[in-house]
Amino acid sequence: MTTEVISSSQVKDFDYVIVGGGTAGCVIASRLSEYLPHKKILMIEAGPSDYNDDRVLKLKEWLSLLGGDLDYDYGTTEQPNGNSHIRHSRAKVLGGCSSHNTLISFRPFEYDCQVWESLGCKGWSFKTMMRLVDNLRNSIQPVHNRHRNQICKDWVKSSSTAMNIPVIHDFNHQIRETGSLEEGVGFFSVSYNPDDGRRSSASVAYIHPILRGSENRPNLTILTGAWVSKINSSNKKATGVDVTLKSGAKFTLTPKIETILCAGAVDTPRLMLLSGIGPKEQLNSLDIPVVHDLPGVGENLIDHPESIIMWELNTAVPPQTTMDSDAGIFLRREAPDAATSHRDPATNPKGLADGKIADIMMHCYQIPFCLNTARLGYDVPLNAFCMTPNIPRPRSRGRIYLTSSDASVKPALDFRYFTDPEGYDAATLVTGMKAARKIASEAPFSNWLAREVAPGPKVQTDEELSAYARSVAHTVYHPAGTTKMGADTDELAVVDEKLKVRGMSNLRIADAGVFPTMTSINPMLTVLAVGERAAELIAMEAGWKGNAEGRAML
Ligand SMILES: Cc1cc2nc3c(=O)[nH]c(=O)nc-3n(C[C@H](O)[C@H](O)[C@H](O)COP(=O)(O)OP(=O)(O)OC[C@H]3O[C@@H](n4cnc5c(N)ncnc54)[C@H](O)[C@@H]3O)c2cc1C
Repeated sequence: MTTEVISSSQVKDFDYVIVGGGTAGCVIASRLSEYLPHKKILMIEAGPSDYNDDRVLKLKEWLSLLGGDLDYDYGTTEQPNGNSHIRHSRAKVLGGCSSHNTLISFRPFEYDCQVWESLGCKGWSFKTMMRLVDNLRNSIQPVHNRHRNQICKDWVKSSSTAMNIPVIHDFNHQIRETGSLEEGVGFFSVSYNPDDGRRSSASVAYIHPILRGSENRPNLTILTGAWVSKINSSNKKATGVDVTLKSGAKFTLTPKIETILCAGAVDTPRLMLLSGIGPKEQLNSLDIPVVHDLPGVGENLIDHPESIIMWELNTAVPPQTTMDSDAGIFLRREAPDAATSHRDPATNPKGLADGKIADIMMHCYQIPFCLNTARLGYDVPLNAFCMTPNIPRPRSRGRIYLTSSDASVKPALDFRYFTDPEGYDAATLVTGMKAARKIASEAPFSNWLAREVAPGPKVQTDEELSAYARSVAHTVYHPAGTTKMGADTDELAVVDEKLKVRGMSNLRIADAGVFPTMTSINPMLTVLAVGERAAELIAMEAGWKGNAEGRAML
């Protein structure tokens, strides 16, 4: 069972305290309590439990969660080159964003792992990542036949013909076998139960078996509705956290071994900054006492920005679907190995070769996804189909920072979308928009379309397409990188390759914030793998020797 109460007699009871019962947090809580049955683990989640909560568990209802009471709903600062109106959903519920998202599931590319290793993340090889993903407990498979509707099937067929690319029947199989995806189109793999359409989120896969009693973990306590407001420390050693329960009661918890921050790429740096761990200039300017000057906290904010092109349909969309975005396409814009001539200390210091791996991705949406187009005056058709080109390896980087020492004030999220000097990010969207139009002119998909609604046929030149694409730009909801992992020599690295906060003891981070660079694909499986690896690293330090499957062969 989860609980909303603890008593003062428990404050020194736990060996490990996990802050945030989200995507990575649930994996760590489940695995640590399995690997270390004699250690006591506490996971603290700000939101409620998702157990038996169909609002959350029914995957198809994901859109209704955005902006609701289970969403932190962060804004963005003014984006001079992009869209300043983007809302960033972040889930406040057990399972975190995996209880909120579309559960599209991709293994990371080998190239992504090579870049991470080249940035000093020793031990994060493709081989290790594949082993970790192989061990995930989520139920992941390509969209089931019964959820494939005719418009999506026709879209896949027309994409293949128009772009002269293969149909891929299992994206993850291809990544596992070849290390990446080049050009191709197909139905996504999704973490869900095709029989009832319910999520296979981090909480469903890792925590629900414990909650329903099919796995016994007397050493795990899950505290929900509880907000962690401060990381305490003494002489650069983290001593625990301050927490406020749903009842308003406040406690200071002091774990015997360590604190693991899993509050996500926005809330982990927010909590660190409020606790005096971060760039000293920012802390001084807000009169927050500096506990540890760590310049990288909140820096390196990365995301997958996307744009949208929308058509009105001449008939209703057939009802079969997992969550209204069932298929996608991968394309290559740049010449083979173009990355070798783009040596960038932050994204590819060694100029590693990227071969012909995809550098444009598009989701399709079988609904009018018109949050941003409607604001600009485009109409909202009843029956619509959208393609949303995004940038797999974006070059613009932003930052998260506090504007007040008042903990209730949300941090500023400045993504600096489309600010990379070469204009790589904007150019990627333009190529994606043109590809989308090419696909739309190809039968059988073209037979479904009545007219292009946004941007509409008048928008034609690259300049016009770029201006439109950036003005309606949205997010694929993948913020990451704000407490990045990296080498000793990188002064912006916040954690080392064992996920330990630099210059402090007894404090680790395991969530999307540790990504040094963005994965080329949707990040959830990589975040789950970060959780698996964190659990192994922590348990091995406590004497765990791994298990029969060689899970901990590091
Ligand atoms: C709408 C949406 C759609 C997405 N779709 C996909 C997709 O289809 N495929 C994909 O790969 N990725 C997708 N993503 C991204 C993916 O879900 C995230 O990258 C990933 O889940 C992040 O995991 P995390 O562990 O870093 O953080 P989270 O899962 O966000 O976990 C953080 C947890 O910490 C808790 N918390 C925060 N602060 C505190 C505090 N101070 N005290 C206590 N608890 C706290 C939060 O309530 C939350 O539960 C999507 C995201 C969203 C929002």
